Amino acid sequence: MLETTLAAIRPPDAEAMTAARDLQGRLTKPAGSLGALEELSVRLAGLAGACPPPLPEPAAVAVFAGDHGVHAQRVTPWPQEVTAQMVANFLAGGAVVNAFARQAGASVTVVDVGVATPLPGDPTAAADPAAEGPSGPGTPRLIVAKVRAGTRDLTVTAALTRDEARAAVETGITVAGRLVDAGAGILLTGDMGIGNTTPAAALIAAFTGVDAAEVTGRGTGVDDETYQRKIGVVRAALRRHAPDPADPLGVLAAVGGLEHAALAGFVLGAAARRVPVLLDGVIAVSAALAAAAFAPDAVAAMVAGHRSAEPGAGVALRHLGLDPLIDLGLRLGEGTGALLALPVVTGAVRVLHEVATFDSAGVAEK
Ligand SMILES: O=C(O)c1ccc[n+]([C@@H]2O[C@H](COP(=O)([O-])O)[C@@H](O)[C@H]2O)c1
Ligand SMILES: Cc1cc2nc[nH]c2cc1C
Repeated sequence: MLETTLAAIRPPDAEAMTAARDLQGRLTKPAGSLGALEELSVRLAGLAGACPPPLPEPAAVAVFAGDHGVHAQRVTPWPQEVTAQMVANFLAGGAVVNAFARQAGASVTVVDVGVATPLPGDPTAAADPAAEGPSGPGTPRLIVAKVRAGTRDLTVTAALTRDEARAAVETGITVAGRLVDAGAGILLTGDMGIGNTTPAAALIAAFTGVDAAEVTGRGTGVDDETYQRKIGVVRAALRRHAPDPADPLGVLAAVGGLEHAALAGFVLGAAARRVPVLLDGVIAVSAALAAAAFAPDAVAAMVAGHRSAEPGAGVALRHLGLDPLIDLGLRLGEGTGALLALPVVTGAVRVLHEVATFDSAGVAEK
């Protein structure tokens, strides 16, 4: 399934992009006055192969959750159980992602690809793995697709086998396909995983070649001693596994995480269906680097929602050639930054649908 998805990813439609650029020049506003929104509208026209492209509605956020063997190296101050507890919080509608999703009118789908501890109250009993598509904005849905109960410690051995990494990537592709089949016009990435900024930093270093110290951040907020240890852990993992950036499945297996691999698949699934995917923070952009290594044309489907405060996020976005829409110092994850950026994306497209041209409105040109 990964191979057929990669084969379906094609370059953007140049004709639709030219039409969008031309239309932008005829709308009743000074040329260029909508700044980055203009080029964004052109990119989305190219992705859809239509001018104007469809409004990116309804929006669906998928929060991929997993745990990390590297937690044993004390790279985060939070207990591992918080991953499962936050999944329960997402399902109860009590997390920031839920508040922002309700505001944006987006559905929330939580995907357990590798949570290590049982979910409190066993919501899996209520989960319907056969359920199709997103729920409404108010009622999050759980998909249980646990590849394994957390990764292995990447300082000791590969985090995942290639088969496990592939299974997680294919879960992400499947979830993207289901959400698009159910009508989603844009997909948003979300993640939850105590310790997951450590594999995110390792992935970014592996794919960009930038030094561990420049891509490793403080995650949920670690003290100086933990931060130095975390840089050492990322550096040791890269030295031990020497991941080859031309082999994205191998990189994800060696130093990634189950949610990172699933997110890479989610991005590929969106690109194959020619639906935009709005990237959240550092975990999402580390996964996006893997997606781009699988299929360089997948970048055409990516919109960078925001620049996470994690230093690796800026490094990854530069490597992808993406400018983030907002930069608010966010470092929460869950999909929160992507949700805040959603109205900007919708606005960029709405302009092409609704704004009059100089000709039609009888407004004189300069
Ligand atoms: O999205 C981001 O850029 C981001 C930056 C820092 C932390 N996080 C979230 O915090 C958790 C990982 O932090 P840590 O310190 O445990 O590695 C995980 O659940 C992420 O969703 C997310
Ligand atoms: C409370 C909490 C909420 C989160 N949401 C995403 N990552 C998180 C990490 C913690 C610790």
